[in-house]
Amino acid sequence: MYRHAVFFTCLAFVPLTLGLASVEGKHTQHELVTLGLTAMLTLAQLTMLLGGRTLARALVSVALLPLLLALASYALPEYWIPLSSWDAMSRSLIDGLTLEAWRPALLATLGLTLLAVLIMTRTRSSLGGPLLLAMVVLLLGVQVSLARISLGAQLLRSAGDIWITLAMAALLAGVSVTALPGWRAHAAPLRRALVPSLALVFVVLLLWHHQKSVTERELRAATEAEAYQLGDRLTREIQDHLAAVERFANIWTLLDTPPSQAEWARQAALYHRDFRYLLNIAFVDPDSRLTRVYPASDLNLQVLGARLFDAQPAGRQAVSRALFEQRIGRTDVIMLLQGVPGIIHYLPIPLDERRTLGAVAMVISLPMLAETLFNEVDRQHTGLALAQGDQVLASQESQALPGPWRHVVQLDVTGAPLTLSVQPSHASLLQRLPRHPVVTLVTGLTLAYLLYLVLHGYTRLAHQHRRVHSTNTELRREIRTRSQLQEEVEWLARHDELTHLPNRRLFMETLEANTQRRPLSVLICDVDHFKRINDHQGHLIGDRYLNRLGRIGREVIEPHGGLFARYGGEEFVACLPQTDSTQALAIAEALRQRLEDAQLQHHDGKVLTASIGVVTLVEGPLDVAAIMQAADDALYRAKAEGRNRVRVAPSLTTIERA
Ligand SMILES: Nc1nc2c(ncn2[C@@H]2O[C@H](COP(=O)(O)OP(=O)(O)OP(=O)(O)O)[C@@H](O)[C@H]2O)c(=O)[nH]1
Repeated sequence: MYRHAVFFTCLAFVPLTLGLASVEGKHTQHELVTLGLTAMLTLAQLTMLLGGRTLARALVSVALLPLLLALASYALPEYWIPLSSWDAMSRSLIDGLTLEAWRPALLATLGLTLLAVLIMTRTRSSLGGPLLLAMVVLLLGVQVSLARISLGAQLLRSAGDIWITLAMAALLAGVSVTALPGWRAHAAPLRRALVPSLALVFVVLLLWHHQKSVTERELRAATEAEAYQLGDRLTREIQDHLAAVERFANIWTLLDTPPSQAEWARQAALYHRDFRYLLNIAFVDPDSRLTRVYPASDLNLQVLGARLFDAQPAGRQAVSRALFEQRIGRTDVIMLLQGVPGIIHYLPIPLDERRTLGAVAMVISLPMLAETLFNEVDRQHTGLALAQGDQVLASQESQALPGPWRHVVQLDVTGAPLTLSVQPSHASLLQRLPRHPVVTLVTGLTLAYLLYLVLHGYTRLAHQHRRVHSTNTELRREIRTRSQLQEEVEWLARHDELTHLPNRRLFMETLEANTQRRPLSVLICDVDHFKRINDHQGHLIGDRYLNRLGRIGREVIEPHGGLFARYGGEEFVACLPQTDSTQALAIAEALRQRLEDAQLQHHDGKVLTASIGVVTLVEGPLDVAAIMQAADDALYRAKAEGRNRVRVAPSLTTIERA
């Protein structure tokens, strides 16, 4: 497993090297930075695998710094920290480099940040390892699919270079190979935390993609509308000007003679000053000779006196139209006499229906028109190009990185098919791009991570709780069993298992407990010829008879406040406190009789009987051995005198008498 991890991690250096070799061109610093950061994380993982945790953490921390800065620049709103401030900060830190130039693509930034955290936390599942891994995989997937769709149309670079994606994938494989066996051991609880968090990540990615598309579309539409507005305004202005020059031409119809230079200059000045793109307003006589021109700049004065039919063949048709057909004539884009491209409108000044006094020439210089347009927009951030068909007449590149969109609008320079292409710079568009899709993405992924931590913590707690609970139950059961056993042991220590009567021990304890209660009588009862029962009817019957005797004994003795116990074998004893010998004798007789009445039979039909010895201690200290010996003696006598009888111990009756 370890060798696999090292292999995959080292494999990441292959796409990294290939990526480095393929980087070329102007705006590639961000690719270099991304490759560098990926290489740093790869090194960190390798160092971590080789046991150098401190060095690995240091490498990850160094990589995290630019990643977090990039992430903040993506997510923080423009009004809070404007792009220009980020740029200024970046320039001061990295030798004049703008933010956009070095900042890795959004998804690459996010993926690398998550990878860094994954390496830093050593893929521990309690710190979100499985989710971090799954999120990086998803981000890589989105990165690949976005790269396939189209990168050019994206304002915000979402996806990274394919080499970076491959390097990240190899690094990810290295990380997961070490972590997967550990995670598999806790698959069920991990799944419980992972599935809802991943579902949230999915929703967040979908939401982000939707918001991103909508905001970029809106921004694109807004900049497009601005471009159209610019074109419209200029078109309207040119048309207004043409209308004004028509009025200007009408003034001269009142004259019979061509206007003087002074008069021409005075009137033309009123029209010319508002329209900067007009090269001049000139008077053309019926022979197409330029006789008056305003403004009287050196350039214009050079062409004064030129005969247009000869000097400007490209405009001959337009000027003839005005001079001979008394209709407005317009040239295509032609090279003007002043040496610049332009368009000329000729407006006739009729004398009567057939004759013309001349024509007014309104000369639009295209460089000046372009200059007017270029003045309308921020030259720093917008690239402009004025074109006729495919031919670019004038252009101005923005100084910043151009944006991905170019809007082409038609300029109606009174019929001339000019187009104006407007291309806002990348930075100016970014300034206006709403940040909420990125905020959604970053916040959503953070929330998913927190959700995982909460669910994982909860699952672990629940698991521990269940274990504690089951241990408790087991413990309680064990305690119950043990206390039952204890009770049983205690009971068995003082009772006879067969008859459930108190045994000799309990009998002795009871006897000793009655030291003060006098008179105290003791009975010893022994079954007669019990051996025969066992021999002829078996031990089972013997046991049953002993049991029966036990029950009879209790029924007889206990109502007198006494204790009936099994002394051993087929011998039973009774202790009767506060019972004198007469009462004891009567009780013993009753016991004997009850047994006889029970009709427990021997194999030959004879009734089972018992002999009983009785002793009563009237007063004096209790000598257990003596009293038991006396009772035993009495029993012996009962046996000796023919069995099935009660005999009272003589010695203790003597004490009673005394
Ligand atoms: N079935 C059964 N027999 C027992 C138990 N305890 C003792 N015995 C039997 O009781 C018999 C006692 O026999 P002995 O001491 O010879 O006395 P006996 O046969 O009763 O004759 P006497 O006492 O002289 O009348 C023995 O055979 C024991 O095996 C018991 O718990 N169950």
